[in-house]
Amino acid sequence: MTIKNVRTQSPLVLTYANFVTPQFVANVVNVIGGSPLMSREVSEFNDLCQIAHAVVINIGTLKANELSDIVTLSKVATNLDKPVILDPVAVAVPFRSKAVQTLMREGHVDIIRGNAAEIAWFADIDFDSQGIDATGSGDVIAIAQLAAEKTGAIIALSGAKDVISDGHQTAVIETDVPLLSTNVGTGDALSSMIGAFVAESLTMENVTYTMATFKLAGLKASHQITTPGFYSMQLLDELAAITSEEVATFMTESVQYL
Ligand SMILES: Nc1ncnc2c1ncn2[C@@H]1O[C@H](COP(=O)(O)OP(=O)(O)OP(=O)(O)O)[C@@H](O)[C@H]1O
Ligand SMILES: Cc1ncsc1CCO
Ligand SMILES: [Mg+2]
Repeated sequence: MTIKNVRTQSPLVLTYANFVTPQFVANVVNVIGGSPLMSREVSEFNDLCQIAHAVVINIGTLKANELSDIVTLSKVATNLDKPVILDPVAVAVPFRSKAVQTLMREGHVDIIRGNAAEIAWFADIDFDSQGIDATGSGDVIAIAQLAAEKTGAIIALSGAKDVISDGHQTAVIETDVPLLSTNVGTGDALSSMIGAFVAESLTMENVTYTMATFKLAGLKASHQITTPGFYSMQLLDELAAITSEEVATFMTESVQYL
């Protein structure tokens, strides 16, 4: 849905967050017009999924004894017809690889948002990474398309080039804003922001719209601030101020459909 609709409907995004970035993630969902809520308590997942409009699972700081909780969360959400977004932080590291394999096998995921190295893992393509960061290079369009085919999920690959694919349709946003990668948690925030925009309907268009909105806010912030600290604040302010009209114009100019 458009940013105007997010602001009027204020969808509740339930995030199973990591313990590094939840404050920034909650603020991004909040300033864009959604309603953030974080929980890691399995006994309340049923109640929370009833009131949530989308569920985001971030494995950034997952522990082994929490794996069954995220599987449960994905199943409860799916049974209630709520979209599930996975942020597969550093998924190439073995404990995380196994956790995500279990989640995909025993639970359900509709959208996967990750950087190029994380998405390459789903495509079974080698791509250099260092922990949470993608450090290599490769054909990100082919990686996103293959990951979508292999997982059946909508893929949102982020980076200098954002690629969104459901395996049939692919959209590319090529707008370089290096400052966007200077703050830890922009990716986590983007994943939860996707939740707000797919609350009404789970479509590739809505995922593309979110990626474009975040990128445009990041671009506008980079015109105001050039250092990482204040940049993250400016990004929140740009997200709070951005209009449907600006996003529509940016999408016409900057989103390529393959
Ligand atoms: N070089 C870049 N140029 C333009 N935009 C970028 C660049 N790198 C990242 N981005 C943007 O930053 C946002 C976060 O994507 P990124 O790929 O950095 O996520 P991430 O690696 O999961 O981040 P984190 O784990 O720190 O939260 C996206 O909107 C993406 O488009
Ligand atoms: C730095 C870091 N470590 C685990 S999660 C996280 C935040 C980026 O996702
Ligand atoms: Mg990340």
